[in-house]
Amino acid sequence: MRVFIIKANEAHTDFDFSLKDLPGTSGRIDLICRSLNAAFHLSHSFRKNVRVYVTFLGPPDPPKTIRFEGSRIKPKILNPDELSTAKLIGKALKASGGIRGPSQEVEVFPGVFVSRMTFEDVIRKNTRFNLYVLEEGGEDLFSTKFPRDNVAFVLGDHIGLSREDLSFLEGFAQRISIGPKAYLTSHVISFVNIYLDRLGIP
Ligand SMILES: C[S@@+](CC[C@H](N)C(=O)[O-])C[C@H]1O[C@@H](n2cnc3c(N)ncnc32)[C@H](O)[C@@H]1O
Repeated sequence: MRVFIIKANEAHTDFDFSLKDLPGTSGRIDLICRSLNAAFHLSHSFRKNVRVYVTFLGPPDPPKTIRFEGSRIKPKILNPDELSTAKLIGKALKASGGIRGPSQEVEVFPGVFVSRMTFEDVIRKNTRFNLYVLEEGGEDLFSTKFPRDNVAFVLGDHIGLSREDLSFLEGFAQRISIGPKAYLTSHVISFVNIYLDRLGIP
């Protein structure tokens, strides 16, 4: 099982954005769509061993977290095309109206769960996994000894993880880097997925 946890600092928390201008109106939900694509899609196949958490922290009603569960998602509802994924996210955010406490999670589509979890809640929920923070300047991924299973990776969006996030994560996770530059979140996920494939880690 591979887990990716993404902190979406400005991503909107209701379906109040335009599908015609996702980058300009949604707080960069386009980036989240590309990241989901990188996490789940293979050529003519779907990664059922992947789980993705995205915590949406933008207006009008933060926080909201969507969990995408590869083992339950019908590949037909999560297409490689960004617009249909953005629509799915929008509908999931809309369906979260009645949810109150962070422990309540509602399955709005098969394998798509919405809750009020904060980024910190998501991290705490995943401490039984081997947690890694993907961050430029971390230890070299190629020198990291990964366990055979249950790895979870934390990533930022276009803004990145704050100093406070990194110090919160310090006690739970090892900071690792895939290379010397700041790469796009979706590219980092693709890189990690392919690297784990090469290592034979499920
Ligand atoms: C576009 S980058 C964030 C850039 C942001 N301006 C910053 O300085 O943090 C998006 C995310 O991809 C991941 N990332 C980018 N470059 C990386 C690298 N060289 N190694 C590991 N993760 C990286 C980090 O999780 C980062 O928060």
